[in-house]
This record gives sequence, C-alpha cells and structure tokens, in this order.
Amino acid sequence: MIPATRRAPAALRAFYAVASPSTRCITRPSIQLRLLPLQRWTPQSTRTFSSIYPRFQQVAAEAQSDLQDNGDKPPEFTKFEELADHKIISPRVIDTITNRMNIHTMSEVQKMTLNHCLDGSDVIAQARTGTGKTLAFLLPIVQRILRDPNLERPSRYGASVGDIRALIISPTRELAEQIAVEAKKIVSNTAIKVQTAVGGTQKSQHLRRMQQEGCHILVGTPGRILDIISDRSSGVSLSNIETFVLDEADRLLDIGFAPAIQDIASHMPSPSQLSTDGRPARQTLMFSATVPKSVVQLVRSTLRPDFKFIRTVDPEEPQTHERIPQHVVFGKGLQNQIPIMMEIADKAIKEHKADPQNKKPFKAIVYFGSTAEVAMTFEAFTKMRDPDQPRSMFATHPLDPCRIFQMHGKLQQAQRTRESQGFRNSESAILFSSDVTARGMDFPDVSHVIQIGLPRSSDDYVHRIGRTGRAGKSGEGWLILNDDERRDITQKMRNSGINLIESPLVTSDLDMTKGAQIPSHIARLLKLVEVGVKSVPHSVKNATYAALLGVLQQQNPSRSKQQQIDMMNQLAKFGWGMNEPPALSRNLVAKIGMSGVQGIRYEEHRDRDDRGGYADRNSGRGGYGDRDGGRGGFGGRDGGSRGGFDRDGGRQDSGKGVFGGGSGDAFDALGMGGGASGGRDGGRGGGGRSGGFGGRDGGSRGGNFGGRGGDFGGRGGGGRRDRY
Ligand SMILES: Nc1ncnc2c1ncn2[C@@H]1O[C@H](COP(=O)(O)OP(=O)(O)OP(=O)(O)O)[C@@H](O)[C@H]1O
Repeated sequence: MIPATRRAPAALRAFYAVASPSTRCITRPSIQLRLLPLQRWTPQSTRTFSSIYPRFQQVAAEAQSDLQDNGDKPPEFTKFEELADHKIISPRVIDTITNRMNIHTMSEVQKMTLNHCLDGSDVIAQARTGTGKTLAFLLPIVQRILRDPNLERPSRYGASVGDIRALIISPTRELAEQIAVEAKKIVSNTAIKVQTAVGGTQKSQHLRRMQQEGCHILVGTPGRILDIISDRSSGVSLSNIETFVLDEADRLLDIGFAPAIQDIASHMPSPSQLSTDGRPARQTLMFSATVPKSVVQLVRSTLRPDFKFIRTVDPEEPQTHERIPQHVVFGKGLQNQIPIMMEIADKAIKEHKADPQNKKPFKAIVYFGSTAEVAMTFEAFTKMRDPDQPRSMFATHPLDPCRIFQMHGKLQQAQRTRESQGFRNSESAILFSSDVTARGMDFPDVSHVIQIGLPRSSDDYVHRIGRTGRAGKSGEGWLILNDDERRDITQKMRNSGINLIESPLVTSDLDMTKGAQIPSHIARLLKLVEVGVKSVPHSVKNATYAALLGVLQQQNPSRSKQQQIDMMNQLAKFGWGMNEPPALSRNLVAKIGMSGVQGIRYEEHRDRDDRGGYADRNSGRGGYGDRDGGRGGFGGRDGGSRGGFDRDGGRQDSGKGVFGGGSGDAFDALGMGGGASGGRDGGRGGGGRSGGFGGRDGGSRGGNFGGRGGDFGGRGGGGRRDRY
C-alpha cells in the first residue's frame, strides 16, 4: 500500500517546499500578522486557504503549474476534503473527519499550522479557545505516522509499546482523556493505536492494555507518563517519538510540571537529531489560547532555534470572542454571590422555557477559586428543596430540569469521570468547578460561564470563558465580584482587551444584612439558597471559611486583613446563617498572618454550646431570622420570636414577597430548624424559635465539627489555592 503522501508528488512537493525552512518562514509571525489583516474563522467561510495565508498562494501557484500539466485543479485548502483530494492528508482520515465528525471547513489555526507541523518544524501556536487546536495538532501527527504504509488500514495485529510515535501531554486527566477520544475518532479507520496514561487510575490496567494493543499515540498527564517510562519493566519506550505535543503549554509550565516534562523529553530523540529523510527526528508542538512572553522565553531552549510562533489572534485584539457578551456584577458582599448566581440561572431557565426555539437550555459552568467553595455550593444546590412543595424524596429539584454536578481535584477519579460525563450528556445543568475544567475541556453547548470571585489572571479568565462559545456557537460570561473589587478587575484585565459590561441585578444591590422589600421571585430564590445552605454540614462551611480566606488574601492583597475577616464573618452570618463565624486554630491564624485581627474566633474558645451546633448561645440571635417580625430580612438579631425567610409569616405586599417573617421559621416548617441551642434556648415550637441555623441537623453535625476541629485547623491548607 502506498501512503497518500507518496502518491501525490506534485501537490505535496509544493506543500513541503513552501513550508521548508529555506522559504520565508515566520519565526516572528506576530509582526507579519499585523501587516496581514486576519479574517476571523467562520465555519461557513468560503475563503480559500491561499487567500488567507499568502505562502499558500505560492503553493497554489507552484502546484497549479504542476497540476495543470495533469489537467487538474489548483489546491485551495479551505475544506478538509481538499486535503484528501490533493493527497496532503490520508483520505481515510479526512473521510472520518468530514463524514463521521461532520467537520468540513478548516479553522484558522488548522490552516495556519498544518504545513509547519507537517514539515517537522517546532511550533508554538496560539489561537482562541474552542477554535479546533486539538485537531490542528492531531492531523499532522496522524499523517506523519501514516507514512508507514502498514498502518493505513485497520489491522487486528497489535503494535508494540516500544514504537510510540507521538506523545501528547496535557495538564489534566480529563483533558488527556478528551484528546484521546478525539484522536481515536480520527484514526478509527486506520491501524493507529491511541492509549492514555493518566493519574488517578490503575497504572497496571493501562499498562496491560498498552502492552496488549500496542501504542502509536500516547496521551497523558506528566506524572503518570514519567511513572510509566521510568519503569523499565513496562517496555514502554519513547525513542521513536516523532512528535511531542504540550497542550495548554503555558499551564503545564505554570503549575510546575517543567522538571517532569524535561525528564520525559530526555527519553526522546533530541531536537537536533535527524531522521533518515534529513528532517528532524522529533518535533515539538505547543498549543494554547494564551502564550505569555515568559513561556516563550522558558521553552526557547527546548525548541529548535528556527521554531515557528504562530498566532491567529493579533496581540492587539481581545483574546476572547466578541460574540460572547461578558458581564460583570458587583455585589454588596460575599453573601450576595450565590444569590446573584441563582438569579442568573433562574432567568436563563425561565427564558428557555418561554422561548425554547430561540433561547438555549441553561447549561453553565460556575468557577470558584477553591475546591472548598465548589464542594459547599454543590452540596447546597443538591440539597435545595422548594419549601412550598411537600417534602418528598420524589419532589423535583427547584431548578428542574437543570441538573447539578461538581468537579474538583479532591474527588476520586471515578467520580470525576461520572460528573464530567453527566454534565457532558445533560441538556441543562450546572457544573460547579475548580479550575480543573478551565482549560481545553470541550463540553457541548455550554450557554453560560459564571466566575465567582476575582480570577487569578486575565489568562485564567480567558480560558474559563472559553468553555462557552466554542466552534462558532453563542454563549455568555458572567463575573461575580464584590463592590470593592472594581479597581482590581480593571487592573487585571488592563492589557487583555476584554470588555466587561457592568450588569447589576436585583440580588447584587440587595443589602443582605438588612431587611428589604423585594420582588417575590427574588424572595423565593433567596429562600431556596437559604434552604440549600442550611443543609450543608458545618464541617463543610468551616473548611470553606478557611479556604475562602486564603483565596481572598491571594486574589486581593490590597484589602486589609480586618476587612477580609469582616467580609468573611458577614458571609458566615448572612450568607450561611451561622450565629458565629467558624473557629480557626491559632496555628492557622498565625500562618495566614492574621493574629490579632478582630472578629476571629479561635478553636480553643469553643465550649459545649458551640460543639452542640451552630445555634446561638444567646437565644435571640438566630442567623437569617428576621430583625423585627414584620420586615423580612436576614439577621434575626434579637428575638426568639423571629423566624427567618418566611414569606407567609412576614408582611406581604401585593406582588412583593418579603423574606423573613414574624412567627414562622422556614426551616422549621421544613423540619430543618430548631437545633441544639434552638432547643435549649426556646424550643422549636412556634414563636419561641430562635430562627437560627442551628437546626436539628446542626446539633449532630455541630458535634461532628467539634470532633473534626483539629483536623480542620491542622489542614491549614484549606486556605491554599486549589491546584486541581
Ligand atoms: N474546523 C472545525 N470546524 C468546526 N468545528 C471544529 C473544527 N475543528 C474542531 N472543531 C470542534 O470544535 C470544538 C473545539 O475544539 P477544540 O477542543 O480542539 O478547541 P481548542 O482550540 O483546543 O480549545 P481550548 O483552547 O479551549 O483548548 C470541538 O468540539 C471540535 O470537534
């Protein structure tokens, strides 16, 4: 069998000729690109490859003269089909892409990198999120492997694990799996074998499969790859690697994988080594939506000096898609953030119900700065029940049909896979997530990306936003911040060209520390949040308190420590319904430099009442209660008689609900109120309730928390930023 590339000397010679280092090459393409106005990728584009990329005009001209002799058409590389027609990529592969994957038009990054990748150059490629970078590096890899004619047709015979030709490294397991899925699709009609090697799974299982089936393309995370290749008995060898890909290269280097990557690279042919056809034996490709200058400097030494840096986005242009409206909402306090998110979700769900033809189902990823926040919000949302509905295990979730998922690094791998699959397959869902899904993940039809708290950098913001609006689709972004973060966000986004639209909502302007008259639908949302948060175990709230404190310190160091504690304590009281802030160990407080700050509660000071639950010692101070009976409000400062969040018990204006109420406690009504000190301080009956968040559950869970106090304090890392 003659491989496709050998059957087409004219087109391919021209293709390679133009891409060879002896012709004009763009080691500084950003400068060239500024001179050449780039057109944006639209899948329907009728532009030709040659019109977009001037060097292809040369290919076209040369190839035309060759091909005219044969009475053939000149190549115009816009469509994938054309790559097969002109024998640049195997027709078997193109057939899969066009017929099975239904992808026909090449994206900008695919057009601009293909020739360089095919000629063996080292390439750094930067292109917007969701524009097909995965296919851009997979195609040349597969085509290179298919120079071996034995691999062109599916075969029952296994390959060797000593004959891996391409290694793709990604920063997360899910992304590695996703890349492998796409690679397997592309090679499904060939004999090429794709395998994965990711952490959190059984190494022996993967290894056995690799040994049985063989492997040409290995996709994995750095740690596991290193683990496998360091194990001499595995038989896995990287000595035949032709292509080494670092997907999300900047992230890989940013989170400290550089030494592991260096180590892995030392098992491959060196960049200076040549293969028998005179081309470099191994090429390195680095792809990302963000490539900071510092990363280029860092990788310079690992690439060949004539590497190509290809950017499909002019550095002067915004890194995000203009078609994604990006809103910012400033809330009055941290306690407003979940209600704001709820308001966004509720509005979008209702809009879709009212106009399913034109409004997409609500499918959102909500990003937080720490794992603890993800876990707590997930818990609150899964437990959320509509207080107006009878309690039943079959009661629908208030956001039905929207499903709830979570994703972060502290979940077991099996659960990560389940959550990710569940979200992928849902039409309407919320995925509460740490940054583990922020890069590369291609969940279909994400309508909203909601970011809570300041992102670490504009690059992080860009990748998170990139989970929506992929492959030409629509979507919207929301950034939920605190009122005092206006300057910080302006500074962070300064040179990114990102245009945030300030979009206040009812819940953002609400002073949750005071009573308020609010529309009934908002009162209902607050009540739902309330009910959900109420059911979160105190141990989870405690962990979140410490974690969020760490995030606040990292993300906004300009705030004083006193301000940070004040904000957190307001959140604990008015957002989480706690009568006292969670206690911190002295050790942790010292570690985070907060000794002496007013308002910190120390673990040593906890007494029996605390351990019994988070209800209030002074009977009157039930969090989330009503301040003065008639007026709805969070707070419940002073009366056993004041319940919280009860629309029915409170005053009702026509069309306006009021949260808080004179006599009822919404949680009690749901069988969730009362509690250790609630019981102690006035019982659970009627007006005697403290209205606090103590709760019957709280009593037992409080004990739980007490028991775990040392653990929590000892962890101390709760405050550390989540590294997946
Ligand atoms: N030429 C194309 N036309 C239409 N869709 C495409 C094309 N190439 C790839 N896709 C699809 O677009 C989606 C996004 O692709 P991909 O995940 O590779 O984006 P990316 O650029 O790597 O994004 P990120 O920066 O987030 O990693 C995928 O579903 C992919 O199948």
